[in-house]
Amino acid sequence: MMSNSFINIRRKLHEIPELGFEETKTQQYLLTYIESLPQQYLTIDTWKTGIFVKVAGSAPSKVVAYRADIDGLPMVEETNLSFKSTHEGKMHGCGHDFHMSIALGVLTYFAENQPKESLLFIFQPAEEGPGGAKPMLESDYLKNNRPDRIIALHIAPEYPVGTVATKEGLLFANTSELFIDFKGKGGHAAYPHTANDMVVASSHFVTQLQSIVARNINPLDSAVVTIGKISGGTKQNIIAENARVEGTLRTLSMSSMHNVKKRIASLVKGIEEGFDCCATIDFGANYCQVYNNEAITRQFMNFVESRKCTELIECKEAMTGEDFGYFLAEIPGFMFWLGVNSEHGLHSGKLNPDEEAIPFAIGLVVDYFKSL
Ligand SMILES: CC(=O)N[C@@H](CCC[C@H](N)C(=O)O)C(=O)O
Repeated sequence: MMSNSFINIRRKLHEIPELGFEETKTQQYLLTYIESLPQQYLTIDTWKTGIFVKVAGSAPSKVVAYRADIDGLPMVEETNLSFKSTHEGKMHGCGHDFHMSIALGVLTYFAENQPKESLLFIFQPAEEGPGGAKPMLESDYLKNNRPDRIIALHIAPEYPVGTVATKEGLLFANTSELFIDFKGKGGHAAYPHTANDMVVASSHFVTQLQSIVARNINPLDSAVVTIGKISGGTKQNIIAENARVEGTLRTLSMSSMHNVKKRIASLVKGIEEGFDCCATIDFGANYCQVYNNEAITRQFMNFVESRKCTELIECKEAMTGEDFGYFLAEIPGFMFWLGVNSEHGLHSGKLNPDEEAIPFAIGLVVDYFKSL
């Protein structure tokens, strides 16, 4: 198994990012590679744009699953890499190209060297939205082939290559998307008294929103409300009839998530009243927290600590979200951060992870599976 080949695979995948449930080229690329492996122990199935690959163990006492997400983000790549995205306005800006190539590396090893335990590789679509984990869990395949354990990793730009960061219990937050459409009455810029300006209404709303975390959430129970996109109007001298606000909510507890949503509904009502307009709220895709099984995570952390040239960081929980939380709510396991040492972070157009993390992670996961 040549470590360079998985770096090359990552580069190929990096060139063709696709959005959630549109990952047809990615699925085909993955399938072509998987079908080129020795097939003796493998069973391959597809689900929408995702893939399941079962590796039959030699003396299995359980099935251990490894999940890699496969979708990209709707963002412009700003690197000068020779293998930068060829899909305009789309980028693997969250490292799923790394996640896939590492999964293929581990799968390749076990296709060539039969594992003791049976393994299930899950290539999951739509992690960035609208969420592939939940419907995948409800698929006939996973209803009939429930793994006993499940693990996954996520790249971490802030940590050096050779480090693994995780913790027992809560690792990632609960999330909810947020989309609000404001509708009023447009008009001529010079006659504001004849119109209801949705640029002004939505701007007031975004400002008021900031009071939720500051004034309605217990400071010891973290929450985040981020508006990532705001759009509205048609021209600089036309009063806007429509405006749309798009964001995401993050909380460590579900009670805070309910509280944040309730406060948003009240503030929107106030805007409707105050600006004589109509608004609709859509909370989009909601992900449950990533909660690592304590005993299995501790065992993995001990394994990492015992491994040469690998540093374990016991990290704090993060306000990132991951629909892998749905898998962990039903199947015991854990997620961990993999250090990739990038100056620019996740969801940055300049994200440039160190590819040396790929062979490192393949070796780490192979050794961990062999230790089970
Ligand atoms: C690890 C990571 O960056 N995950 C994403 C998950 C997105 C969840 C959902 N689409 C949302 O925007 O709320 C993240 O943004 O944390």
